[in-house]
Amino acid sequence: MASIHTALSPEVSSSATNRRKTTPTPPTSRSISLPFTFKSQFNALVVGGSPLLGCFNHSLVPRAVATPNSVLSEQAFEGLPLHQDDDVYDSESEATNGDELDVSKLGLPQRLVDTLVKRGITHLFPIQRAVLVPALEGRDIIARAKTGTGKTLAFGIPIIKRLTEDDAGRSRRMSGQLPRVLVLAPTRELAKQVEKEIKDSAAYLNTVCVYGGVSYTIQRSALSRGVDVVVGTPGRIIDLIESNDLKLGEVEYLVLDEADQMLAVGFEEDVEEILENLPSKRQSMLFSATMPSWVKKLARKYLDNPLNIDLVGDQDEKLAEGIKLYAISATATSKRTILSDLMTVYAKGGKTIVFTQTKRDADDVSMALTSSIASEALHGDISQHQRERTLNGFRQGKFTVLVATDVAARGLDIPNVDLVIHYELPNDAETFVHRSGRTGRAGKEGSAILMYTNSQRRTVKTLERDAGCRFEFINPPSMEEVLESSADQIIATLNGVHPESIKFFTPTAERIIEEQGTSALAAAIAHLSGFSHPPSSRSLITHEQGFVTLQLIRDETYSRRFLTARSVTGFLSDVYPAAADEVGKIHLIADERVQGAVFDLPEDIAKELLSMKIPPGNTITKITKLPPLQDDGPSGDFYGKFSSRERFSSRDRFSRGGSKERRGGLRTSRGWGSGRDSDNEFQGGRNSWSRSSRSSRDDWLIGSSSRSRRPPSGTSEVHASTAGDQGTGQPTAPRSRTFSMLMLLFGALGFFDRYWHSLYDLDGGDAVADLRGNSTDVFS
Ligand SMILES: Nc1ncnc2c1ncn2[C@@H]1O[C@H](COP(=O)(O)OP(=O)(O)OP(=O)(O)O)[C@@H](O)[C@H]1O
Repeated sequence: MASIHTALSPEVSSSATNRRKTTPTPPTSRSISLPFTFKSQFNALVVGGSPLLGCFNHSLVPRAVATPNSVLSEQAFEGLPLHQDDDVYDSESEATNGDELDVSKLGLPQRLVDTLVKRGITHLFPIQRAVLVPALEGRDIIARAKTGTGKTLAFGIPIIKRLTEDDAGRSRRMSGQLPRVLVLAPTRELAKQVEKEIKDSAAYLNTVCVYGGVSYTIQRSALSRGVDVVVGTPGRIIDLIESNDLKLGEVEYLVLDEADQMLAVGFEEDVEEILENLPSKRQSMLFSATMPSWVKKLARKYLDNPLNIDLVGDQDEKLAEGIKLYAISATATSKRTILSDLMTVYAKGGKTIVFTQTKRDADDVSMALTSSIASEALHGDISQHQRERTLNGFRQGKFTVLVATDVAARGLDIPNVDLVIHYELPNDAETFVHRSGRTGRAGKEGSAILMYTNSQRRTVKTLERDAGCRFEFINPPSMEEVLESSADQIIATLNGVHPESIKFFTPTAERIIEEQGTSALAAAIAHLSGFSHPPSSRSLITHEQGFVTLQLIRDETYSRRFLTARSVTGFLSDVYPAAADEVGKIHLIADERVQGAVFDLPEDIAKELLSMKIPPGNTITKITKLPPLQDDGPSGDFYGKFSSRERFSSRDRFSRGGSKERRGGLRTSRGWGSGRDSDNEFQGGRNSWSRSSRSSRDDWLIGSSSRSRRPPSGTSEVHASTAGDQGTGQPTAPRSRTFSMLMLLFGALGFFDRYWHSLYDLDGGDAVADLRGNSTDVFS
């Protein structure tokens, strides 16, 4: 078997490219399906940079499988060992394999190797290894791998190798040199990240990142100084092409990163426009988590006999294996208090990303947390500069909780995120996988917790099926667990105190221990944990301190009337009027065989009530675990309603005019603070909930461009279809009339299309730029 070194030698590689450019393309496309788990891949490849493990050849080198739809391409693995027998462990081949993945043994340019090793990248990850040879052969590639598995360097390493070798012997670039590499990314953050990955690996190449939301001036002058690699979002790239600042006539390598996300955020036209501008003789690599028809079309039209490299394949499990999944049932009102306890117990002071559906929720949750935990919000209404500051601060650990809309779900590579919390259910399994994939990256471990209300139970099951995962269902952390975790965190902090400081305080410590013994230290830990006062009891419903949750069960033989919240209050006022006055949340038990309810009372009132004589046939008890409750919040969720297909088709109904709106449009208030707000939502019914939530969903389009050249699109057709088929329930008549009238009014003003886009998370900044009369810099 040829060594990879030979396979990757410059001569071989460049001749492959030349061949590709001059010879006719082979008649069939080929694909490789690599069915193996990522846990084993990472175990085998790199565990914190440790030497390769014994299971190496079980996992590292998957058996390539020919399926009816894919033809095994051994050519792509030229120079790489293909083991036919998974079960045979062979230490000799382990050594060989280890060498062949060792970045210093791949024939890569020394300076690239040096920077990779300095960054702790000593061995290739599977997707990198799978892409490397065909990429160096000049093949067009379509690739897919799980989150956090190193896709950026999968295209980065071969491209850097090429540019470096071609540059060797040449003097440094001249001013005005045109880019040879173009990387398209769907979001600004992702573009910046790709830029960073390339710069960190090859600082000697001139890499420029262009994206909207910031001034053109710096980007223009960077391009004019000469550039090797341009990374950018499609909107700004088109702007720069149109202003003649960016010329793509010398692009040899095109990378489409997160291609399916381009579609999801409405960049399809822009991407195609850019591809039309590229030289036809080029190498293209397309990375996509899914293959919606537009991406397939793109591949057919713009890629040349692409090789498919799919490291996910038909595996049910779409998540990287280091991610532990939990699900927790919470009422709409208890989510907030449970949230901080979950972070205390499951993140243990490490980094957490909390995902909300709406920008408003992201702000509210972040604000509410700030009193106890340093946290920041990240969503599309936040200026680009602030978003960058926020992400940098989070990366550097200046604060530990990032509350984000799905703007942060894709692609963001933040090291060492310990916990992801789905504060609201994701729209679809894909979003769930990407949100969760912000933890457990590069073979590390992490946890993801899904919060759901009782009415969303079925959706959780659907999600399990769609994402091919299993949740461990957990209860809200008990006070003991919270105290214990808080104490652990304090101890970890104490362990970091500088010895010099300790010396200074030692005499005092000795004196106090002498006087008070260990309780002195316990008091210090309690105080630092924020528990200077003993924790009071907590409601199981709202998790609010000072409340306890009681359960009332009525024996059917005494009364056949259905229990209602009103009858619970009536019962309480008969037994103990103070309890009726003070009762908090009341929820009916979901079990139809039981006539029962749970309700909150202040601790002292509950104590009184429990000591009273209760009318026969009724039982009141203090409970420690909630039974399943009747719907406590909005009955619906977004799951499935914004599946890719639906989103695409809804977008397809619109012309691609300048109807992008970045803002929430009409928004009914959706606070989560008080129970009252939540009740109102509930009483407002499914329709009002859906509408209010959608309207403030994050229609961010982080990489959008507000190109004013786009005329506003016509909307009349849209009015008819949207009004007709988008309500998830029937609004009450007056509400519906008011809503229709409002819509007519907005439609007449030309706003409706934008509103519609904002409702459905469609992209764009144009409309808002237009609305506000802002310059393109603000939203582009
Ligand atoms: N061979 C390697 N060894 C060690 N670390 C690596 C290696 N390759 C990449 N990494 C690191 O792994 C992390 C994840 O990489 P990257 O962001 O490219 O993943 P991804 O597959 O694009 O993820 P996503 O699908 O979420 O966008 C990065 O911090 C990157 O620097």
